[in-house]
Amino acid sequence: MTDSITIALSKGRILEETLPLLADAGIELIDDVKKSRKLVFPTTDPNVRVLIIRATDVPTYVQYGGADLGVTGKDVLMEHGGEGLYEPLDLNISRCRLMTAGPKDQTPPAGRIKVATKFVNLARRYYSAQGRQADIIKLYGAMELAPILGLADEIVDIVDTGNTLKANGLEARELIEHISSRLVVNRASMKMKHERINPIIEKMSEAVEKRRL
Ligand SMILES: Nc1ncnc2c1ncn2[C@@H]1O[C@H](COP(=O)(O)OP(=O)(O)OP(=O)(O)O)[C@@H](O)[C@H]1O
Ligand SMILES: O=P(O)(O)OC[C@H]1O[C@H](OP(=O)(O)OP(=O)(O)O)[C@H](O)[C@@H]1O
Repeated sequence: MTDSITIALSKGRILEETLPLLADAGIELIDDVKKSRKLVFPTTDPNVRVLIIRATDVPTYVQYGGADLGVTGKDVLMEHGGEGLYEPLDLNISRCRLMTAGPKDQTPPAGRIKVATKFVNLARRYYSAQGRQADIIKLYGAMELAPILGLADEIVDIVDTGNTLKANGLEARELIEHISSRLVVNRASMKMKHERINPIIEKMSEAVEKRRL
């Protein structure tokens, strides 16, 4: 019997860059994702289906076996903690940086600092590793507003061109991590379905290498 495989993909910017890599691995979505309200998609491989969900939900679906494989950002994986997941491949897509940032030309306070972010676990670990005391404030978006309105001294967020920070009177301070999207695999699936999963990892890895050249 052939094992069927479920792959959880992040909707939004990661999806557009992931689909060509999957296509190189012989897996193409049959429906047009942009026109459909469906969440589960059949593919050209009758034994592979694809879920299209929020980037932040991908590690959870893969951890609990709702999906065997997933693609999401390293930032999301760091926030999740990576429990129950293998991370065999850096896809080298959706590259950006995870940084601290604050009001331009202002130094952060010497003592306890207020930090607004959606990455609360990651931020807690980062400030604690630096020996700095931080009150972490959870936001779900528009982190850049928090220092402007006095909610926080600093934010932890994604930076790419730096335009969003600049447009809001902020500047990047410290680099926490270089970010790209990763392929993750459920630990049990990796053992039980390795004959199906290994070739997918290998072909996607070749597709990533081809694009590096
Ligand atoms: N400006 C950017 N440039 C490049 N990559 C980015 C940028 N912003 C985010 N990313 C990467 O893409 C991932 C998904 O970002 P996207 O904006 O599509 O979703 P989101 O709105 O952050 O996620 P969710 O829908 O779960 O809240 C991020 O986790 C990060 O790894
Ligand atoms: O340095 P830049 O090139 O300006 O990119 C950084 C911005 O990109 C992301 O937001 P996104 O555009 O994904 O919007 P979102 O926060 O609503 O997801 C991130 O949250 C920053 O706000």
